Amino acid sequence: MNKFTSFADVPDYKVLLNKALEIKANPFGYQHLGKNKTVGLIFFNPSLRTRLSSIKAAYNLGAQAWVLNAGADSWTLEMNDGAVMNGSTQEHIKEAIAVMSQYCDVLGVRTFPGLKDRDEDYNEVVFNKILKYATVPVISLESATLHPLQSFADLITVAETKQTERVKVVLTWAPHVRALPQCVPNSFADWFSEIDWVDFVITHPEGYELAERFTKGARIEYEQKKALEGADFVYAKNWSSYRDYGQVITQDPSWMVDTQHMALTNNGKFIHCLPVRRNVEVADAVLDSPNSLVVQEAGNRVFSMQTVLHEMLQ
Ligand SMILES: NCCC[C@H](NC(=O)CCC(=O)O)C(=O)O
Ligand SMILES: NC(=O)OP(=O)(O)O
Repeated sequence: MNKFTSFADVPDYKVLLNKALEIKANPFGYQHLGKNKTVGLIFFNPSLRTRLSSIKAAYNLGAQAWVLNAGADSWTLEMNDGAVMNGSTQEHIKEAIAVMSQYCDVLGVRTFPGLKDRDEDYNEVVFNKILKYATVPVISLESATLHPLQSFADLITVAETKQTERVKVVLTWAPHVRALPQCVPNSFADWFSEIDWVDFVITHPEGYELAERFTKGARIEYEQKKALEGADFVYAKNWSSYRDYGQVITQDPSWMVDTQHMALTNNGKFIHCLPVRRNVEVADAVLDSPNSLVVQEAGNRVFSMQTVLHEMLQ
């Protein structure tokens, strides 16, 4: 793999998943791979899990890691080709990414969507420039449309927790106070619609339909309670509208996942990528119940990143 930006970059998810489970069981087994190697991490947006789990993943492989907060502590970057840089931008992305490629063997980049111009976001204009100018393999740490390391960690979590051969996994929209990207649900759909042992259902209010290129024909059920019936895993996440791009259409609190919602499931496990707005997206009683896997899931972010780094460094 010389890039990891979506499910399509994975040659065989079963092989990758088995490798992740093996690495989780023996996290320091490949320390030779990272010897004299450096992982560069660039963040244009905030992060807790992605930043720290990526550093930990590099260390587990015997590699070094550096982090640049491009939004805060480097020069202000110009993204447009042909720009006359007589304004506030100080360095072009072209040099910046080429130079940073000199300082690492793998580059991870986080660039959230603007949520204003759908074409710009869904054409991954910024991330594609990074892919173009990088001279080392690139890992998405969440782009404008996808968050593949999260979905891979979610897959590890479901795979290691499931009690039956087949499982029902429900992705439910949940309310929020802000307009959030569609990256996490897009990516979850991109991955989980491809897993042959998963019965995958998406539920959301009208107007929150995700891009079909990621849902890939997955079952959509507009009645949340009906969707949750018999679920083995409930994945809650807010997102803003793709149709009315970046808009908040409703904040209907009845969509908040609480114990009544979970009572409809098959003693379902609860998952969420975090950070989560308690008692807005999900009730305390669900997050604090033994069926909540959110911390285990965040722990698996180390192994999704470590497995991808393993593939790139070997
Ligand atoms: N990386 C995981 C999620 C990141 C982002 N969440 C947020 O921005 C939440 C911020 C807030 O709660 O105000 C998202 O939904 O894509
Ligand atoms: N889930 C996730 O990506 O968290 P951070 O935004 O804190 O990295």
